[in-house]
Amino acid sequence: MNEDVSRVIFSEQELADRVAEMGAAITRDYAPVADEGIVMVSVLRGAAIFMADLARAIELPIEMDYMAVSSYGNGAKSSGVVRILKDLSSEITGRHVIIAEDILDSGLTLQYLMKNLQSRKPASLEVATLLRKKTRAQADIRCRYTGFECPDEFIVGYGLDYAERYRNLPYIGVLKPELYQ
Ligand SMILES: O=P(O)(O)OC[C@H]1O[C@H](OP(=O)(O)OP(=O)(O)O)[C@H](O)[C@@H]1O
Ligand SMILES: Nc1nc2[nH]cnc2c(=O)[nH]1
Ligand SMILES: [Mg+2]
Repeated sequence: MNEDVSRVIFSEQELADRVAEMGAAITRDYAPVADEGIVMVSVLRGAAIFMADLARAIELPIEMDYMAVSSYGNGAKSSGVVRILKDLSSEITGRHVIIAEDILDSGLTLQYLMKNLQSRKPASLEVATLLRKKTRAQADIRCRYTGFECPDEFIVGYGLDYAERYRNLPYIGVLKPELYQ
C-alpha cells in the first residue's frame, strides 16, 4: 500500500466486480434504445479510469466523449466554481447520454454538468457515479447508477487525485489527513 494512504476502502478486486455489475445493468437498461445512439461522457480527469473500465463492461455500441471541468484545483475542498476546461467533441442532441463520474461529493460538479448537457436536448440524460460520498450538504442529484457509498473523508486512487498525485493507484484509499490539512 502507498505510504500516504491510511487505509484502503475499495480494493482493486472490489472495484472490478462492482464496475462489471454496473456495466451489466447499463447493458440491460439501454439495449432497447441502443440503435438511437448512446454516448458516454467522462468527466476528466478524475473519471477517465472509471469510464475506461465501465465502457468495456457494456455490451452495446456506445460512443465515448470527454468533458473536462474542474472545481478543486490543487486543494481538497471544492472552490464552488465549476469551470469547463474542455467541451464535448460531438453533438448529443437526440441521443442517450450517460455521464460517468468518479465521485459525487458536494454535487456541484454534476449539478452544473447536468444543467449544461440538458440544455443541448439529449433524448435522455443519466448519471453513473462510482462513488457517492455521505455528506450532510450535498446537491440533490439523481444518479441512476451508483457504485458505492463512501465515508466523508478525502480519498484518492483509481482516478481520484490530490494535487494531481495518486490517480494511478489501482485501489481507493483514504489520504492521511496530515498531508493536506
Ligand atoms: O461533487 P463535487 O464536490 O463537485 O466533487 C466531485 C468532482 O471533484 C473531482 O473533480 P476535480 O474538480 O477535482 O477535477 P479532476 O476530475 O480533474 O480531479 C471529481 O473528479 C469530481 O468530478
Ligand atoms: N481526490 C478526491 N477528489 C474529490 N473531489 C471531491 N471529493 C473528492 C475526494 O474525496 N477525493
Ligand atoms: Mg480532483
